[in-house]
Amino acid sequence: MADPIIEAEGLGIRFVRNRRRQLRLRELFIHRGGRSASSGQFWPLRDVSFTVRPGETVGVIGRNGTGKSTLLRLIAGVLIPDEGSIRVHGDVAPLLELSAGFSNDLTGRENLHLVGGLHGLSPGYLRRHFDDIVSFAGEQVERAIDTSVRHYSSGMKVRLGFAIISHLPHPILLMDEVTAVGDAEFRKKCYATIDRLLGEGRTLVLVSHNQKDLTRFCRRGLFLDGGRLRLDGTIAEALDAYQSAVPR
Ligand SMILES: Nc1ncnc2c1ncn2[C@@H]1O[C@H](COP(=O)(O)OP(=O)(O)OP(=O)(O)O)[C@@H](O)[C@H]1O
Repeated sequence: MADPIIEAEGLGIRFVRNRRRQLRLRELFIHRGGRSASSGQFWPLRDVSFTVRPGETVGVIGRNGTGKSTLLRLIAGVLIPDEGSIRVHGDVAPLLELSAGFSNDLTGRENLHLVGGLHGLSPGYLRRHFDDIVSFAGEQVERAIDTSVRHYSSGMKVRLGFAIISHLPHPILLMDEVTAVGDAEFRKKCYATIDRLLGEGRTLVLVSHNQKDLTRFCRRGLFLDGGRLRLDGTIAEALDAYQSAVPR
């Protein structure tokens, strides 16, 4: 069996909730019932261990706020764990926040080179694939490729972002609700692209609330609840566990 491409061991991260109000003066002096300097800290994800082998397709399932996106961001290396470890043996194509990294003052063309470069693509690779990427992003983006992205609709930015990231040759794909954004035509392109990338043997970790997407693309499922990994099994088992846990 091939060595794991992703290894999480006792993985945990701690966040601090945003304070919505200024502390009142007397609260600064009075410590009440354990609400001390650590007040507001919580673990959105804790004690999570699993491995993924090359070519596996893994769906991450759970209610809102149970740490699914946090897990993807830890795999992507955008977040650093406070406990345990996450080891990733290969480059990651993060289809997460698709317009992340775009600079509003630059044109679509300039952003393509900027974001592609940030993901490690060489200027030569980007020049060779430029037409493909832009035509994939669709007619509207093609027409506006020399316009500042400030004037793009959010859908146009997402299309360009998806076009760039899905052209990365990286072996690991991370996707967070990608098929939930964009119109029907964009979704069709997304599905065809994901099928093609999986056909090439890429490894997928997909976060989605869409059962059809999860069963279509994933064979394995991780069910998270309250930041803990409750089940690591087939996608059908993970969906069953999720459905049994959801109050009716
Ligand atoms: N940067 C942050 N600082 C503080 N809390 C955060 C931060 N990012 C996320 N959270 C909180 O961490 C918890 C887990 O968030 P996360 O986005 O991982 O959940 P999720 O399972 O992906 O949810 P959803 O299904 O709604 O997308 C939530 O309570 C969220 O409010």
